[in-house]
Amino acid sequence: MARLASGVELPVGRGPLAEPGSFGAGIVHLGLGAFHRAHQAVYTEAAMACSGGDWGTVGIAPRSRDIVDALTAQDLLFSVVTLGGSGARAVAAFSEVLNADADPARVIKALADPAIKVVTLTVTEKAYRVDSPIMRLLVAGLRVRGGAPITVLSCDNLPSNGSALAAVVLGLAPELSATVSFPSCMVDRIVPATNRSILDRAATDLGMEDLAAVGAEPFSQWVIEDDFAAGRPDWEAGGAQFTTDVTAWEHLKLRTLNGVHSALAYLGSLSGRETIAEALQLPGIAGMLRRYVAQEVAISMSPPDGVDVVKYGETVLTRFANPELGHRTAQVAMDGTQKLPQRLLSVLNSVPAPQFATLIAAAWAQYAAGDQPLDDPLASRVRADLSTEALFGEGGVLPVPDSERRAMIDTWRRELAKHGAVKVVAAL
Ligand SMILES: NC(=O)c1ccc[n+]([C@@H]2O[C@H](COP(=O)([O-])OP(=O)(O)OC[C@H]3O[C@@H](n4cnc5c(N)ncnc54)[C@H](O)[C@@H]3O)[C@@H](O)[C@H]2O)c1
Ligand SMILES: O=P(O)(O)OC[C@@H](O)[C@@H](O)[C@H](O)[C@H](O)CO
Repeated sequence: MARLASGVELPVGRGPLAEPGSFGAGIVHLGLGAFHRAHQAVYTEAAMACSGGDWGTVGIAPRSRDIVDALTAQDLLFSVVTLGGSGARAVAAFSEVLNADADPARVIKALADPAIKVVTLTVTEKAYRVDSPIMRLLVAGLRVRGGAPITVLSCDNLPSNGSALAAVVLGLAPELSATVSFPSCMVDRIVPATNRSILDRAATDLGMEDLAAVGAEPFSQWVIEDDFAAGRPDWEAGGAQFTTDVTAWEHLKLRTLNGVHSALAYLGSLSGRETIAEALQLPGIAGMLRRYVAQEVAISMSPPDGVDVVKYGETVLTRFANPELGHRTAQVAMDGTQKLPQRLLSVLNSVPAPQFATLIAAAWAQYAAGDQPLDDPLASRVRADLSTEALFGEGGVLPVPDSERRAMIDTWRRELAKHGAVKVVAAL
């Protein structure tokens, strides 16, 4: 791939593709999924191209061997296909890739290497627990460093993701607080799971097959708290923004973009829509989501300086309408119990009489009660008792303490069950 990739058209201002092995490792990334390859890897490549530095990434796949085998077979190179934009772009950011299940000792060795200055993570919301094997492996590696400073940067869709990660890591190893920093960051780029069509487009653009290709929207954003214990890549070169406090950006993105995404996923699934873009075509839904953002999301937070939440919501709807994304409602719908607290309950439990947030919660509950498999770590608990009281009451998986709001959810559930989501949304 290194040879053939030189023929691939590169974005304006981008230099030639780096030769594999031309940079040393400075980052370990845990979670070698689609998002890392289309987001952080692209920023890191830009940083090295612009400012140099040994910031190659040791990519760790916690479970799957497939991505490790695919990258190894093609000189650790892969491509990002811009969906709804220019074609495939080859990326050189990895210096090594490993499978954690197969080789935990090598992962610990990589984490302990003093040349490694930053660990990044995209391991999904559900992995942020002290009993999670990947967290235990991270802590085992950090312990062997013998006090060499390092930054551990969560890039998962969690509020205060740095603090959430610190709580897990320091819960297992409090002594690491002296040497490890945990900045929070807001990450944004829509990266659907790779499918045959993305692989075909990559193959056409590259002139060869790329089994590690990912597809992503043209938009990309990364806002990071500048608290790095041992230096960092020049990620500004790729367009990253640095700040002292990312909270307002996280709230904006998680409640607006991700909240609306989940609304489309559940109402779309209940209406038989396969993709987010198709769900957005449902009569009345775009108007309903605009009112949700203006009347409920916007009043639940203080946005970053200079950002208008309603205008931000408009850009989100435009991005979701991109027909080339093919982002499946089922993918966005998974792990609802892990995602909805930060995306939805933060709004539902804080604003007065939340008409739309309660409808979205009801759509999740009806989806959970559906016939399809429920891809959620708490699926058996959810399905053991699907009543509104069990799901949203005290001790429920998605607590809504106010009984009036639970009653609103229950009313919406009955409406959805009686009329179906298409009619309920159209009548709003
Ligand atoms: N895809 C996007 O559009 C997007 C955008 C912004 C943020 N994110 C964040 O990135 C995360 C990953 O998204 P993705 O698109 O790469 O998904 P993916 O399915 O392609 O990859 C998920 C990665 O997480 C690992 N993983 C899953 N469950 C785990 C567990 N319990 N313990 C350890 N590792 C686990 C998998 O092995 C894989 O490496 C999301 O959950 C989200 O927090 C994704
Ligand atoms: O990646 P998840 O599973 O946390 O959530 C699914 C989508 O809402 C999410 O990936 C968005 O596409 C992304 O957050 C956009 O930046």
